[in-house]
Amino acid sequence: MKQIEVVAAVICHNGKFFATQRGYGEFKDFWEFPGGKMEPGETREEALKREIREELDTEISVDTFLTTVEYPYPAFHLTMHCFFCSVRSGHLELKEHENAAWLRLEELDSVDWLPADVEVVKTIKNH
Ligand SMILES: Nc1nc2c([nH]c(=O)n2[C@H]2C[C@H](O)[C@@H](COP(=O)(O)OP(=O)(O)OP(=O)(O)O)O2)c(=O)[nH]1
Repeated sequence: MKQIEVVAAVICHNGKFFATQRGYGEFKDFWEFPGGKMEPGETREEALKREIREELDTEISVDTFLTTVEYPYPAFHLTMHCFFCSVRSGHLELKEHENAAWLRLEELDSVDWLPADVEVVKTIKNH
């Protein structure tokens, strides 16, 4: 089974969490935390900063580790490392996603998350 290792940013500000909606591909229209696949030789933090720069034209600080989720999709096994992050500079411009929202804790269940993210959302709520 193919394995992929992904990093994801749970960007927080004033009690809200930044969620993005996929604009293309197999999981189009599902919501996720921005991020992507790690490249060889990168640390998790480097990969996350690079992905957020590419996807949102924004510099983040990677603040604390939240959780690692393991999820068996039919076509691959996902390992996803999630971190609480904050914006250092930039305006979270959507370069690849079709939509985004700042969600309060009690609004986190209002969007259709990718299957692996349901576990991440539970962890945020219990944090
Ligand atoms: N970024 C991100 N990916 C997620 C989340 N939940 C989840 O199941 N995934 C899955 C969807 C994708 O199969 C994979 C991430 O790949 P990606 O397509 O975002 O990564 P990438 O930008 O490096 O890839 P690519 O399109 O250049 O191939 O992880 C999530 O919250 N954030």
